[in-house]
Amino acid sequence: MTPMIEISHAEKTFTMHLQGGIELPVVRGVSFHVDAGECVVLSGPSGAGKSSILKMIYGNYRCDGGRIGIRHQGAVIDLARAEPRQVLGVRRSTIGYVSQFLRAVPRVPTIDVVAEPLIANGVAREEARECAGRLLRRLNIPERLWRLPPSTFSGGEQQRVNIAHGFISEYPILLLDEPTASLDAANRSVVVELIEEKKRKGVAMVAIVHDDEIRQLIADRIIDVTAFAAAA
Ligand SMILES: Nc1ncnc2c1ncn2[C@@H]1O[C@H](COP(=O)(O)OP(=O)(O)OP(=O)(O)O)[C@@H](O)[C@H]1O
Repeated sequence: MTPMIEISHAEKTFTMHLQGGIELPVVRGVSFHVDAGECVVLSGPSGAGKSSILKMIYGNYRCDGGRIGIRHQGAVIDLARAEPRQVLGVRRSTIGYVSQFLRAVPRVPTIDVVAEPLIANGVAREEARECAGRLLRRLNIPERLWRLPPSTFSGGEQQRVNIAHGFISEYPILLLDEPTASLDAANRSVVVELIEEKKRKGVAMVAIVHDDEIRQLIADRIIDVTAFAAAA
């Protein structure tokens, strides 16, 4: 079976143009794969390059070398060399990114913020809202808040709205950047359950999680990114 993600010898160096072109090599020789239904957790100390690798897989950071093979609509596309238009196509239907922070359009009610990815994929508004409501309920967002925009919500509430928004879609690949960072124990368990459900549906996931307990619960494999340290 072709992996959903297959990375080989990917590397990234940041060039600081405003600091006289100083080069900051971050990672080199990044090689791993992720199968359908598997969650791979990236570990390593702060600054080791975990977020950079996630952003390379999402096409935010362009690789300076190597290959990032993504299974997309029945074919494999190399995101390290893809055109911006192809990267957008992959984001539309194949890769979802759940970051720690909610970036919602101002004044849109929470229920619509969460329902939006389904509506964008052609699901009828009412059905999408029902699905959004089920997720918000599971994530313990009180129903009285659903009609309000999430901009004034607490950090943990916003993160849960963000998780609902990220998990509602049917993407075959999900990238999770600290999805449980500011959640209490009950809501962390809900996120663990949501990840388990995605695995059963064959979704391939790459996650960054600092909490050891959560990491042990969700990881099928742990990859220590210090192995990919790029010496200056
Ligand atoms: N856009 C950027 N421009 C310049 N340097 C960057 C950029 N993004 C990341 N870096 C540098 O790359 C290194 C790795 O950062 P990265 O955020 O990937 O680490 P991390 O392992 O995710 O850390 P943390 O656990 O603290 O989030 C750091 O030294 C950081 O300063």
